[in-house]
Amino acid sequence: MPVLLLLPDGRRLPLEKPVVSVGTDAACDVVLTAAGVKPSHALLFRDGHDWSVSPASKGCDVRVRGKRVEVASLIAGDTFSVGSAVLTLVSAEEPLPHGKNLAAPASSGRLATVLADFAARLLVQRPAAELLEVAMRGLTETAGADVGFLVWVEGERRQVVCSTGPVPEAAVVDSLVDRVMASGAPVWVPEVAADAGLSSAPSVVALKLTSTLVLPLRVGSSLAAIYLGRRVGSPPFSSVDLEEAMALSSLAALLLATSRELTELRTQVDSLTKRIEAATFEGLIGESPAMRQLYRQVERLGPTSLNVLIQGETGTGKEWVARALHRRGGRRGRLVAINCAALPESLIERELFGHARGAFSGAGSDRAGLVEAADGGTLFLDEIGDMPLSLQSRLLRVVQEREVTRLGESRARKVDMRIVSASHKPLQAMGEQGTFRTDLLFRLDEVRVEVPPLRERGDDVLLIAHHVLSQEGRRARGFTQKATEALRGHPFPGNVRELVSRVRRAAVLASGELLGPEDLELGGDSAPLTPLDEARDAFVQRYVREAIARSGGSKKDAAQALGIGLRSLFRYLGEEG
Ligand SMILES: Nc1ncnc2c1ncn2[C@@H]1O[C@H](COP(=O)(O)OP(=O)(O)OP(=O)(O)O)[C@@H](O)[C@H]1O
Repeated sequence: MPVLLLLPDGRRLPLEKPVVSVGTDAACDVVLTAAGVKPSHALLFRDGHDWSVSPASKGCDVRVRGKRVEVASLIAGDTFSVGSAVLTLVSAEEPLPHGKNLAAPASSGRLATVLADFAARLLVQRPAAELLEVAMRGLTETAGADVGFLVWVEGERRQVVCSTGPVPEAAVVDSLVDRVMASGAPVWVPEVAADAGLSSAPSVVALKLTSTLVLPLRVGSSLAAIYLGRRVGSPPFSSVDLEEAMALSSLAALLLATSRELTELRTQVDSLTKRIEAATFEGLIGESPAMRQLYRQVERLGPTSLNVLIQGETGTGKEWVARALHRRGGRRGRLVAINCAALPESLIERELFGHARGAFSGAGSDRAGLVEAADGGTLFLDEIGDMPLSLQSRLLRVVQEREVTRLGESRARKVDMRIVSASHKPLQAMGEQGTFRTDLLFRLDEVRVEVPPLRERGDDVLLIAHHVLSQEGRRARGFTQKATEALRGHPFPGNVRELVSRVRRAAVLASGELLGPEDLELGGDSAPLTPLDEARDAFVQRYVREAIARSGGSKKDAAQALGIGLRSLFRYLGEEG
């Protein structure tokens, strides 16, 4: 395809030789005097039907689409820079403009001002439709066009999405638009009258045009055409107009692509927000079968007075389950919680059972303990597995007799409460080993609730991650595809607590709108490779856990679905059968 080279001073040079040299030296084919241009700076060469550009020697700065290149192919419409000079390759299929009608050459200062103004106008607009409207108006004004419209193409369908005035149907199905859509390159017709074929083009006739510029606008994988036209009384479009309009349409395309990404992100966030709403139960988030089963259990057990033992790995949300049980219980009293692992033995005793004045040094007054405070409500004993044996017998009395005696008193006080306890420790085994009282366990464990580890909850990890991110209210509002995959694949030994802190930390430290795996400190290419055996075991374990989750928590059904025995399933899980 014959092409022309547009120079910053408005000159248009046909590229006729197979190799064209560019530089400040008078011996070059294209002599350029601009900052940063060397005597022999760049070479343009024909490769079959295509053109490529490369630096003439090492150290010569040649950029295409802003990126420094060693060699890059060009198509009509491409802009590239040689030092500080910006050049454009355009199709020479259109008739050459008549020099007398050319507008004044563009100065880089004017282009910079136009670009800055245009960008400023676009940046305040967010929704894509408004952005297009503003882009079209800005382009039409800047190019001094009498007519401006944008044709959006989707398959066979063409639609004028914004225009500066009425656009007849004939203009939309026009051959000029066809040409831009087919080549992706701009079409510049300085003087319509000079081309018999074009002067009868439907758009030219319908809009009474004397000069046209039709530019491609790429947004993602979509291509649209920007149609600019001038009528009698206006000068023909010049190469400078073409150069400026191309720069503006590239900028508009970039902003549109960003706006589109943001819209997609917003849609993703909206749909996740709806999913999160539907998947929230008493502050717990999750829609996996394992969590749904847990919700049903809490709903059923809440209104009863049975003592509940909550078991689950650390950070799975046992405390939240206890609170949910209390709220669903409708008891008049409050939930009183004590963490048995956080306090030394003497303090737990005082805290739980209260004391009389003078019971120990520093006991200046009578004080009710947490057991009394929970009267009429729920007593939540977190980390019950860490309660010292000596206190377990005192607790047994409370649980069994429903009465409490303050330290330093002999009078027992009646209490009425429900006891919910939680532990990540194997209380049954501890009972057998004598480190936990089996009679107490028997009383506390009237009914058991198992909170599943996060790795058995499928996509709940994504819902919780999004929820935490939205609560942080920072710039980051979503996750990249890679981050989503990393979240899905991570085993989360610290469960929901680990997930929450990873997302919070990333939200505070990251600067973009989307968090990547590196922000979450998950995997990444720099992570060392795991030995094959370990990787295989981890995969098998994850797969088995997923099968259990998909079987609604039933290990038996999961074993059946996987075609293995129950004993093998336990072995793969690393548990005793
Ligand atoms: N399903 C859930 N949805 C949203 N957040 C959750 C969920 N489960 C737990 N969390 C959050 O995870 C964190 C840990 O929860 P929690 O303290 O209840 O875990 P735990 O099992 O009691 O831990 P530990 O055994 O260490 O005491 C909390 O910040 C809680 O808000």
